[in-house]
Amino acid sequence: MSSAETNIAVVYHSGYGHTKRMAEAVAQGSGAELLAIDAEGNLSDEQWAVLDAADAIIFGSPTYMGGPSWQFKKFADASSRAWFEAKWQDKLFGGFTNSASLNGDKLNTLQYFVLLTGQHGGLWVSMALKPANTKAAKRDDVNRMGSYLAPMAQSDADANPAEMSEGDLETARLYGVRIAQTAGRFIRR
Ligand SMILES: Cc1cc2nc3c(=O)[nH]c(=O)nc-3n(C[C@H](O)[C@H](O)[C@H](O)COP(=O)(O)O)c2cc1C
Repeated sequence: MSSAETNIAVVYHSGYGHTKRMAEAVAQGSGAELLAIDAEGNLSDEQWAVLDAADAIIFGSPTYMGGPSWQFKKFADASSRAWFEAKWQDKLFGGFTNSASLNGDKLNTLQYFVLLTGQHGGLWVSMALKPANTKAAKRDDVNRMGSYLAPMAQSDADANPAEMSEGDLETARLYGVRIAQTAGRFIRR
């Protein structure tokens, strides 16, 4: 439960803890409940119920081989149960991803999240943060990855989660704030 007015859920998979840090930053900004997809690609019945009751759902996955992890895709396929009954229609949606390379085909993962949103009849929330792309830009700047759809993080392949860019994590936190603010404007009880 994010606040008295809106329920926001972050549902994510993270194989090695980097995407988990992004999920925590998004939750910090949005007040969302964190739902971790397990190593087998599963959620509990209680976690599915949280998603069904949410006003906004935020998807998170590392980019593996140019797309979401198989665990996230298993979750997405299982969301067909909600699709059959249009349970997620008209909810707000967002997402985020993390990978080792600067590009690393992260955009494909975010675009998959947008498609999944469309399949459920949901409304995607973009990022609305200007890119840090001048000569003065630094690793810890907000939106150094220059994404518009949603947050991207870049974590060096030999770095542990504690070494992630603070700018990437702040980008994720600010996106969480935006989703909470958007939910406050769009969700009417
Ligand atoms: C199976 C696999 C595939 C990967 N594919 C990509 C990729 O396509 N692009 C990329 O930049 N990094 C790729 N990586 C690196 C991960 O995205 C990176 O290590 C990321 O920080 C892992 O996030 P996690 O700790 O949340 O699992 C891959 C890693 C694995 C294990």
